Formats: sequence, C-alpha cells, structure tokens
Amino acid sequence: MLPVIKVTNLSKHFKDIVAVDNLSFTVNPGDVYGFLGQNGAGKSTTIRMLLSLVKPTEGRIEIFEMDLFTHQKEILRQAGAVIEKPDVYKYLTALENIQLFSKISGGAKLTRSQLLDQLAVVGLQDRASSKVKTFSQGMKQRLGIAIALVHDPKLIILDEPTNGLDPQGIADVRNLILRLSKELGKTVVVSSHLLSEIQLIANRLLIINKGKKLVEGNASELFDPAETLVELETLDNEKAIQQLQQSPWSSHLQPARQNTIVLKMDKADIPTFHLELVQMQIPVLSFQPRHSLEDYFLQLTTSNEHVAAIAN
Ligand SMILES: Nc1ncnc2c1ncn2[C@@H]1O[C@H](COP(=O)(O)OP(=O)(O)OP(=O)(O)O)[C@@H](O)[C@H]1O
Repeated sequence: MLPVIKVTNLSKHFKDIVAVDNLSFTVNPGDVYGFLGQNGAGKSTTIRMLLSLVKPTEGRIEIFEMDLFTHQKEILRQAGAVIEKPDVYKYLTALENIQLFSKISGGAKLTRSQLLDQLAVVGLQDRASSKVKTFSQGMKQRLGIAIALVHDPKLIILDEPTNGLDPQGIADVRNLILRLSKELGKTVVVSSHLLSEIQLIANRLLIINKGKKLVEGNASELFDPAETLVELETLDNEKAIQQLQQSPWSSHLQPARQNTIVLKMDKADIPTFHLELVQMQIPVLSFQPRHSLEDYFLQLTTSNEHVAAIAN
C-alpha cells in the first residue's frame, strides 16, 4: 500500500524557534490519521507545510507519490483543508456559500442538486437556505468541511476541527470525520491537542512535542487497554535498571522519565512483575501502573527526558 502522505526529516525554523524538528511520518490511504500534540507542539506549522502555506527549512513532503515542491498544483487539486475557523460569508446562505466556493475552486461545475448533496454530507441539507449568521459554531465548521469537499478531494486535512465547539458540535464533527473515511473512502488528517478526541476517531496517530515525534502507531495497539505502563521509583534507579536489564523484564523497559523507571507490559503480568521485584530485592519507593494512554500522553508531552531519550 503506497502512502498518501510521506514526510521525511521535515523541519521548520522561525528564526531561533524550532517549530518542527526532523519529523518523519506516513499516512496511508483511508486512514483517519490523528495528529496530536499540546498547544505550540508544531501541529499547525506541519499542516501548513503540507498545504504549501509555509516553506520548510528542511525535509521532503510527498503526497500522492509526488513531491510537493514540484507538483504543488496537482497535489492541492486533490486535497481539501479546513485550518483555523473556516472563512464563510455570514450574510450568504449555506447554499450560496458552497456555490461561491465551488466556482472559485475551479473544479467541475456542480448543479444545485449536487451542491445540496454536498450539504447533506455534512448534515446541513435542512439549513441550505439559512443565512450563515444564524449558524452555531459547529454548523459553520461543518459548512467549512463541505466547502473543503466541494472539489471531491481524496485527502482532507483538518486542523483542530473541534476547537471551540460545544459537546453536540464536537460529536457532529467527529461523526462526520468517521463518515468521510468509512463511507466516502477519504483519507483524513486531523489534528487536536485532546487525546480523548483523537482516540474516538483515529486508526493511526502521531504524537509530537516541541516539534519532535514522540510516538507514531496504530491506534488499536497504542490504545490497547491490556497494555500497561508501570512507573517505578526505587532507592537506586541506576542499580535497579541494571538488575532489570539482566532479567527477563529487560525487553519491557521504556525510556526513563525524570525519577522513574518505566516498563511496558500486559496488565496480566503485573502481579508476577511485582513479586519478582521483591525476589530481586529491588528497594521500591513507588509502583504505579498507568492504564490510559491519556495519562501517558500528558506525561510524555511534559517530559523532556523522554524526548531526549527518543531522539537518541
Ligand atoms: N509565523 C511564525 N513565526 C514565529 N514563530 C511561529 C510562527 N508560527 C508558529 N510559530 C511557533 O512555532 C511553534 C509551533 O507552533 P504551532 O502553531 O505549529 O503549534 P500547534 O501545535 O499548532 O499549537 P496550537 O494548537 O496552539 O496552534 C510555537 O512555538 C509557535 O510560537
């Protein structure tokens, strides 16, 4: 399966700020690819580079197996995006807005009924003749997505699409993203600073912090509830790590965080591990299993040690 997006060693520096730092990732056809990081992590800058809105300092972006720098027009013709709040005309109706953007997009001319179908995709068919100024933020967001879809792109890129929406608006956008992927076969890249959001929609995800990749993988593996991270603090961590490295648990060791040793294991193995720590006479100060990736994500994105460990 050839990737839809292949990013290799991408970096962006704004003077002395390193917004994106040697980032590589791939998005496959049909993915809902969650792009996760806290505020300022570099998500928007990366997305802007994918859309040719910002020029990379270094690195390579291939989309649909073409180099973005040499095939910008061909690529962007097959991509749709909503970044920040969608720019819609509030004194025009939803239908007039989509008509206007359809003309601007330069794609095939769509009939009124086709445009209404596009509004139906985002659940706005009943409000086609309402002026956008009467819309909730969530409805405007969905209209923005309808506009991004008007030229029938294969790839949709959404930067924080649920930001500022109420719970109903969030659920509507989430369901829409799932439909775009499952029913219309689109590849969707969606950024968020909330793992809980991404967790519900993405089949693959990338977590970045300070412009660097922390984790990339299949959601089913990363969200596996049976997989647990055990955080361990001992009287002498260095010695404990040496002992663990010489034990059958060595393959479970993860990059250490501040004062803790981290091991990844199946939930069912925790009692045995606990017992063996005692048998190895490791003086444990604290022992904390963490079952949720969310917790791990919060730790990861605040831990410089982990970033350094991964980079090395
Ligand atoms: N045009 C710019 N000039 C200077 N610095 C910039 C510019 N754009 C982004 N940055 C910096 O790059 C870093 C990454 O910003 P970016 O907006 O990509 O992060 P983000 O993950 O999208 O965060 P948010 O969710 O808050 O938008 C930040 O430190 C930001 O201040």
